[in-house]
Amino acid sequence: MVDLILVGFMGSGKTTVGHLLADFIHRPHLDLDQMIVAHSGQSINQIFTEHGERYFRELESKTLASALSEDGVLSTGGGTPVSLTNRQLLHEANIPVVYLKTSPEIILERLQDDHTRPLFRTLDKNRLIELFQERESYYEQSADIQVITDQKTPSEIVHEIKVNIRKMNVARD
Ligand SMILES: Nc1ncnc2c1ncn2[C@@H]1O[C@H](COP(=O)(O)OP(=O)(O)O)[C@@H](O)[C@H]1O
Ligand SMILES: O=C(O)C1=C[C@@H](OP(=O)(O)O)[C@@H](O)[C@H](O)C1
Ligand SMILES: [Mg+2]
Repeated sequence: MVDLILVGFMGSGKTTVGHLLADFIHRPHLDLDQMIVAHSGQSINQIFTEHGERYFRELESKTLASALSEDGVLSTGGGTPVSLTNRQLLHEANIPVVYLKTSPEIILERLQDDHTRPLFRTLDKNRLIELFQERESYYEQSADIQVITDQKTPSEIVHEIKVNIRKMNVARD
């Protein structure tokens, strides 16, 4: 079963932190985008260009449903919790969900030279802030824990997640 799920906006560090955390706790790392690429044989850019965003979202939902029964730490894509179906899947899985919260200014810095995120390339700063605000409540609704990532290294974030999960488990006992 999946141990932990990471959600957050593009560039919040879900892939980076998920990989590091999985290594740290000796579990596999599952990255939804990487699973979609592996299954489809196409890059995220190719899927968006050749089939459109709606088709990508269908693949994303199907891949999420199957990923939840695999073992490891699951990094979602930035758009995953936007769909109600996906939020229900996350909720019903009953697995701790961590929201990596990153401010739009930092996201712009981190992704300024990135060309692998088709949606990001279409956004100017104002539209990025709007999309961030549109999506923020979905991340918040889906998550049990929030970790602010601005000015923190991936290792510091992994440490903070571990401390929070431990507190959550103590509170449950
Ligand atoms: N805490 C961090 N501090 C600085 N750079 C980071 C941090 N987390 C991720 N990055 C960088 O930001 C970019 C996007 O990270 P990534 O893990 O792919 O984000 P996501 O999967 O949430 O879109 C990468 O270049 C990564 O190295
Ligand atoms: O926010 C989004 O809608 C998307 C985020 C991407 O994942 P990351 O959040 O890992 O960049 C990827 O799923 C796709 O480009 C769409
Ligand atoms: Mg990612």
